[in-house]
Amino acid sequence: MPHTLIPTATSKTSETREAHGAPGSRWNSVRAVLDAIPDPAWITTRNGRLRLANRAAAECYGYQEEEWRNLNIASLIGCEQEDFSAVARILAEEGYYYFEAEHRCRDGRTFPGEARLTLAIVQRATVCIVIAHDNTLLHDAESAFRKSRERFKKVFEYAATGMNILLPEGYFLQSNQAFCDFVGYSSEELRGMTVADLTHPDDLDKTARIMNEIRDGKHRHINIEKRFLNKQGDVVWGAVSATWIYNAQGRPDYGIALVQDITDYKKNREALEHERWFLQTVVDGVVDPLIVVDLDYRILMMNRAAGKAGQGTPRDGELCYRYFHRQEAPCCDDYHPCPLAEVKRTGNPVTVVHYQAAGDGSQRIFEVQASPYRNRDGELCGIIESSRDITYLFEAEEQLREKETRLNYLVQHDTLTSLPNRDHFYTRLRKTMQTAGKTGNRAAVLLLDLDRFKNINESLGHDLGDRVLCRVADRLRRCLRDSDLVARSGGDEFVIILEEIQDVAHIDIVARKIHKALSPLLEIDSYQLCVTGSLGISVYPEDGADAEDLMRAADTALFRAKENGRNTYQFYTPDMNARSCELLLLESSLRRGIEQQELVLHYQPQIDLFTGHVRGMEALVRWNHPQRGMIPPGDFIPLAEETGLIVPMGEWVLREACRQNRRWQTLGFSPVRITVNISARQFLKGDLVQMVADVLEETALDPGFLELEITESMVMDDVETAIFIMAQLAALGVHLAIDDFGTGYSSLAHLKRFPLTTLKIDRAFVKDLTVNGEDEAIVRAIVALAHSLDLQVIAEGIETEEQYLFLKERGCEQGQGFLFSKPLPADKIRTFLRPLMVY
Ligand SMILES: Nc1nc2c(ncn2[C@@H]2O[C@@H]3COP(=O)(O)O[C@H]4[C@@H](O)[C@H](n5cnc6c(=O)[nH]c(N)nc65)O[C@@H]4COP(=O)(O)O[C@H]3[C@H]2O)c(=O)[nH]1
Repeated sequence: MPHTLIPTATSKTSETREAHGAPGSRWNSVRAVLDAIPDPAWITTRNGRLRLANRAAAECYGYQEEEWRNLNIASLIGCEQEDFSAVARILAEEGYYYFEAEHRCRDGRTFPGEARLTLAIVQRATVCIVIAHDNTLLHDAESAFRKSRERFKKVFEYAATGMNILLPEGYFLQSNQAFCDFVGYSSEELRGMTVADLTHPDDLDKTARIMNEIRDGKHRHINIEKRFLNKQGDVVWGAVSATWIYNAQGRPDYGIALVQDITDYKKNREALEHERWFLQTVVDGVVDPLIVVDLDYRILMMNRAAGKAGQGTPRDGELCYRYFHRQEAPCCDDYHPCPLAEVKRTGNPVTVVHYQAAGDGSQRIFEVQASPYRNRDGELCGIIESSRDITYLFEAEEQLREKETRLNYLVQHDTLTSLPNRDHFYTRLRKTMQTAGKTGNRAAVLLLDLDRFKNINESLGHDLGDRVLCRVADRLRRCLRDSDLVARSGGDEFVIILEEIQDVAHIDIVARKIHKALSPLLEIDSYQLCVTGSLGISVYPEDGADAEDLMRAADTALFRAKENGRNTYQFYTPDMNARSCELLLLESSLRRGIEQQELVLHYQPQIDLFTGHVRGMEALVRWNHPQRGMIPPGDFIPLAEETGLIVPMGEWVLREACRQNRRWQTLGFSPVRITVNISARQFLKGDLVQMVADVLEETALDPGFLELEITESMVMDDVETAIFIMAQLAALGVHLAIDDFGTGYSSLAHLKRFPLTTLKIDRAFVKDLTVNGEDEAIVRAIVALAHSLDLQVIAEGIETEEQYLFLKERGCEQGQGFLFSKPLPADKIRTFLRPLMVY
């Protein structure tokens, strides 16, 4: 680029002189200097007319060399001509002027520029040196800076987050509106305050420590959540994020602290935490383990009990099967059905049972209940699962089952013999009959009653009686097949069911087998006992359509078997039924008769055959039946014996007879002995002696005026027991007579041991006494025997004079019979008590 030299014009004015003072050769050195200046530079006259321009000016403003000379500097540097006059004046006074304006180029382009104008004397001429500078870059930078500042200011000012500039000592240098709003102080007020002034007392220590550490250069950045106290004294929470700017010495210069108002967030979080705490407390309060599991088996929540049941502290996202069962896969077998899978399958709450081995090796059983856990849209997200150890329930159930089984056994079995009991028997009998009904086969019921078992019980004691029953039960069990049922139906009664009988002869065989099994002597303690039994047999379907009918038939047959002389068996036949009915009716009516006091006593005098005096009265019971009239004892005594009614009835007879005798005595009649019949059942009943003693005491009758009649067979059945009882009765002072003597088989040896006073000759011998030589011989023998044993003899059934005389002649001291009197009611028999009759 060639040097630009402005051609000068010669002028006579001072200015022209000055300008003229810059001829080409003289100015060459000046021009060289100007060109060395990187900025545009000119030499002008004091009025601004251009004389010399450097290369930079030509490049910057775009003028050609010849164009400069017509230009005034004012038009280039943005200074109007008139203004430049003012500039020229200042220049003249000051010698220097600085000027910034819009510079204009030849092509009309403008740019911000500056111009430094300096008056100088060059080549003895006063000139103005103008150096311009393009400030475009500076202007741009300044403008950018200004804008950025502006923006920052706005950001600072309008930011929703609180912003502060802090000094390391904690003073607020500058705070934005958001922070002012947060703490309630104006930025002016804050300027004199420190961080500590705004900090909640509980957070003061922590804040002070952090500020110290910042000052010590330990933290450039901090992020904390803390409580502030606002101007109103309320607690507000702020999340503080501060960055510290360090100075050249490496010390914190100032800090920029952003404070986010998290009061609401904190409150929400606190509420949420409280809610969570509440929820956790509630679930922890559940004693059973409770967990929430998502669809991937991850545990979302659990209570304390579940924590105890699992393996230590669960990790985040812990899998339920791993935590609770130490498995690597979800539960799936019958011992561990998967509740989640079940809920997924059914979509409903489910209950499954888990079997688990406990630490001690025992097996525990858990009931697991799982409900679907759904989101707000109702989609399944997992399950809520609770489990309960129900081992104890199973154990209790097991125990209950065992108890029930035991109870069922007890309910169905006889405690003494362990044989099935009556209820069990009936249940089985009904089943048997049903089966027999279907198959067309027969079934049989065998009712076994032990003969005279009562004697054993009452004479040898109940303990021994029980042992006999057990041994009999054993024998029966052993002699019967497993398919047959043998039960104890009560007392000394056993009952046997035979099933599926194709041939009735088979029943016969079994009945014999039973008798055979019972026949060997039973050895118990020192006793050898002969136990026999009578069997009544009924057959299905012939003898009864239902169990009760069949039993009734067997019972009837048993009765007949006993009547037939015991130790035998009897099949039921239909004709037995009529008699059974009759007996049944009689029994209930007799029972009622005893209650209604329909029994009466008649008395028959017993006469001293030698003196004719009444020596005694025999009390004979009658039943004054409201419809049937006076019923003789022969028609109801056997039934009373069989049903046991004889016991209360006999007691009544004894009491009434004693009372009557005592009444006669108190009425002044000469005392006589009263004879009362004692039945076999009464005799063997354990309390006979006590009962007699009580009645005597009650009626105040002297025992010497009471005679008890027992039959020959009663004492001969069990001699030892009889002697024992008789001895006790005799000890009371009561007389004892053997009734119907001669009909049984009394041995002399036994008779000698009985504490008797009287033998009574049976009516049957008296009847034909005078015509039958055999009877005569018997009577004679009885009288002789009695006398040899020092016993009195009385003959009954004396109807004729011949009989009376005959007996008297044969030495029989006493007698009774129709010849003297029939049995009469008490009021009528009194006549016998007055004058003594002599024949
Ligand atoms: N043909 C005839 N009979 C005569 C004559 N003299 C008396 N008799 C009857 O002979 C029976 C005598 O009583 P028993 O041999 O002890 O025989 C009694 C006795 O074994 C029993 N009995 C009566 N009352 C009672 C009682 O209170 N308790 C008990 N256990 N048995 C009684 O009933 C049986 C029958 O009693 P009864 O019918 O009262 O019959 C009485 C009586 O009426 C006579 O000259 N000719």
